Amino acid sequence: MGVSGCGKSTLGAALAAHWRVPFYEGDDYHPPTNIERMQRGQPLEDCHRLPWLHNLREIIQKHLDQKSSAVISCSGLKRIYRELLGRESNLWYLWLDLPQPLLSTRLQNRHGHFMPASLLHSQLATLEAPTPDEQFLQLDASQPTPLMLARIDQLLKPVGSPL
Ligand SMILES: Nc1ncnc2c1ncn2[C@@H]1O[C@H](COP(=O)(O)OP(=O)(O)OP(=O)(O)O)[C@@H](O)[C@H]1O
Ligand SMILES: O=C(O)[C@H](O)[C@@H](O)[C@H](O)[C@H](O)CO
Repeated sequence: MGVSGCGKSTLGAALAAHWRVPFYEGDDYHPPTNIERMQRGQPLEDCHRLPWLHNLREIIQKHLDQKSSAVISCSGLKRIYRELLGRESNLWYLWLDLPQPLLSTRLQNRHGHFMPASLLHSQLATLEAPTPDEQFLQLDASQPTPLMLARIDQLLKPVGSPL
């Protein structure tokens, strides 16, 4: 979880490969109208995010039912969104925390992505940081991916893994 540009897709794909579990890129589960809206530079509102979060909850439910692990990238900006996604004891939120100047630089340097850098302000305004009653790990997203993987490995391992 985290705002646009914090590195969810990059870390998510790397973690899933490291753990040899499926990776679900959250952006692939948006209704097309959501992508078009963001492309136009309009932030999503709750009503736009709800069907998207519902799609992602279905994936989470499938893995909970199967007792199998997966990595999913999703901004999860508000507490209510994370409640919709789930609060199960074996569901962890990895919050990629990065200061605004670094986020801006990353978004400006990223090419070929539908999300315009102009939406960063609304992303940061919408973000509700996880609180201690939520099950999350805060990561310093300025770190190189391997360092974050090592930090995650200290705390978590995929279901059924000998790691
Ligand atoms: N740990 C890192 N160190 C340096 N650059 C990174 C790191 N992680 C990601 N990046 C770069 O930052 C940019 C944003 O990363 P990424 O697309 O993974 O973010 P995101 O959170 O998935 O964004 P969005 O929510 O908009 O899809 C990319 O250009 C990526 O290469
Ligand atoms: O507003 C949001 O909740 C997020 O921006 C997501 O909808 C996007 O999918 C992502 O951050 C862009 O890749």
